[in-house]
Amino acid sequence: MTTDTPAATATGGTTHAALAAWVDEVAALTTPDRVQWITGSPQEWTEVTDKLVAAGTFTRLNEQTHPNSFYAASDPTDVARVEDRTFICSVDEKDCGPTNNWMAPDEMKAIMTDLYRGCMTGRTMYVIPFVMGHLNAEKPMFGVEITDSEYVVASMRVMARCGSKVLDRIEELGESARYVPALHSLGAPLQPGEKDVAWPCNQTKYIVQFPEERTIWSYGSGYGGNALLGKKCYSLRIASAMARDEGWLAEHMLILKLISPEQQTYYVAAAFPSACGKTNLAMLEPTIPGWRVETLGDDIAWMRFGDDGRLYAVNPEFGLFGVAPGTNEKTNPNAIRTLAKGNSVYTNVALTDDGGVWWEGLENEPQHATSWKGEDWTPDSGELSSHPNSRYCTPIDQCPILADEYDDPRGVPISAILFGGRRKTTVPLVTEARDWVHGTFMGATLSSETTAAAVGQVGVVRRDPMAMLPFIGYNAGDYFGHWINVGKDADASKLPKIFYVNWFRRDEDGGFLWPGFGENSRVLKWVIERIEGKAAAVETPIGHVPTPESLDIDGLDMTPEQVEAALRVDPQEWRAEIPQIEEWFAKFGDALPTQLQVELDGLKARLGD
Ligand SMILES: Nc1nc2c(ncn2[C@@H]2O[C@H](COP(=O)(O)OP(=O)(O)OP(=O)(O)O)[C@@H](O)[C@H]2O)c(=O)[nH]1
Ligand SMILES: O=C([O-])CC(=O)C(=O)O
Ligand SMILES: [Mn+2]
Repeated sequence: MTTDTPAATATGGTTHAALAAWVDEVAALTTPDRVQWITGSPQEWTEVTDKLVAAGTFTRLNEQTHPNSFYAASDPTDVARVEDRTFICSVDEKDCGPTNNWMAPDEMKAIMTDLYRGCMTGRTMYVIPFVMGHLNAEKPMFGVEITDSEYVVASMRVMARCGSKVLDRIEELGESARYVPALHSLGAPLQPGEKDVAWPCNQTKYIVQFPEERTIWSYGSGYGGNALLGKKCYSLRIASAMARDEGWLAEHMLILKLISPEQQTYYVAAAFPSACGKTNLAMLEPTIPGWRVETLGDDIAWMRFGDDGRLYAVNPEFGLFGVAPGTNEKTNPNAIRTLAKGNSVYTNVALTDDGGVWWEGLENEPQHATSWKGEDWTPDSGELSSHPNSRYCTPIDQCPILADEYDDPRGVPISAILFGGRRKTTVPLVTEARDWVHGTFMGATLSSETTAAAVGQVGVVRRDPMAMLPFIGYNAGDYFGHWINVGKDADASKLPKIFYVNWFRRDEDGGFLWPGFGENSRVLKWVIERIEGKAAAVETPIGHVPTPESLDIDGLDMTPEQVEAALRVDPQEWRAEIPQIEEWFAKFGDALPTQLQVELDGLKARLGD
């Protein structure tokens, strides 16, 4: 529905009074030229993508090779999440905790209200009703994103269930519908006669969560987690605060289904930091005979206890927003097959001369292409053709190995949780936690080298608890306490077993010790055999690691010495971790659960001096 004046939106857009009032209030503040409610119709997709093509934001790709797919290049300053511009504006600073940026809600609102004033002048304001998770969930998790970006509209339509069906349900439920208002603006008003740029944005950026109000305000960026507000802002930062209050978990985890040669089915969730392998593991093609993987989710898992006492996970998203570089027929054939069906948006990869896309690591390197910066690129350019955080955005239901249970609002019962990071040294291929509290300790002390998924230095080791450092919407010490409580209140025999993995350990020459990708199925097999009590393990100071014989290395191109090096627990290296963990824990003061201090003391004692 399109209305010409902001004042007409309430009656024109929705019968839901509170929602209409909010939309009107935002329109009055931001003064767009027009307001449009997103319906989710196919015609609307055509209109929005045509508009993006006309504006130069999108380039339509070759219809034969990339049907209904588009290329976009962002402003070079707007390429990733901006963690230093991301705020948790809790009422009380202590509820934000030491790992997030904080500002008092009133102060932040005053600053941002000034920025929002008139910020949509010359643009269309879109109202996107969406639901994270299933529309027919017991308590649907609605959101409404207001945005002045067509790129965001197109991407949200891929990434979340959006449009009239959702709005109808919100209206049916009336005032009892819970929705997260999520306001987004590029911060790039257009004065009359002013020509637009291909990627409007603002050098001033704010990505703000108000956890008590369950509200999101974002300004200045058009990219990824900064702008697609159903993803990180809602499904992790706001949802983690909801989960704390309601006794569930909102986590940065993939969900996969593993089927053994005996046709036993297991569901596994895994938390790795951004650009550390979730999408790849979620779509894995096992190299070991007889095992199969199906995909349920590649980035976010919401986990709640079922009536049977088991922890059930759903993927709240509807699309995949995957890292392009490194994706190819060998590393992730299922991603390539998903993309081959079209209906995708590629951002900051290279555009080939035949209207296709290319990125570092993809097969068939072109002799010439246009780089993400819009420059001529050849294999000898000495520059990357694609930004390291370039992404594809594609519907999850195109994934050829999508599990049927993906569409089940009850989710799937999780047998194992993996935590993992990117560590060149120290952390072995796989370690099993002794119990839930020890697993929580592993998660709370998880470390990883930073990647291009966030603006800032790459390759620096930092603690990234549960791969949630940039996504915990409250005090991380309290978040650890919440994890402990989840385990304490549960039947221990029904809880998922927790493991710590590292695909990224290096040898002396700097090469990866472990081949990764499809070969990670060998680790999944060991995990399942541990759950079934079939596989052997050695007890080490940090937990249980596989005996060399218990890991299936049949047909693997590795020497026994290399396998041993991948599995090694070096007390010297671990002793060097201790001061870093102590420094990390010291940040939390009283908020650190005593159980984690006890775990750390135990680890120190086992490592000796
Ligand atoms: N060496 C090695 N690299 C891997 C492995 N799995 C993934 N990668 C690479 O790591 C990068 C990121 O992988 P993804 O699977 O997209 O990471 P992600 O965790 O889904 O990232 P986000 O979408 O940012 O949350 C890609 O360049 C992959 O090729 C692995 O097992 N071994
Ligand atoms: O949110 C984004 O921009 C992409 C993503 O999945 C992550 O960084 O974990
Ligand atoms: Mn992610």
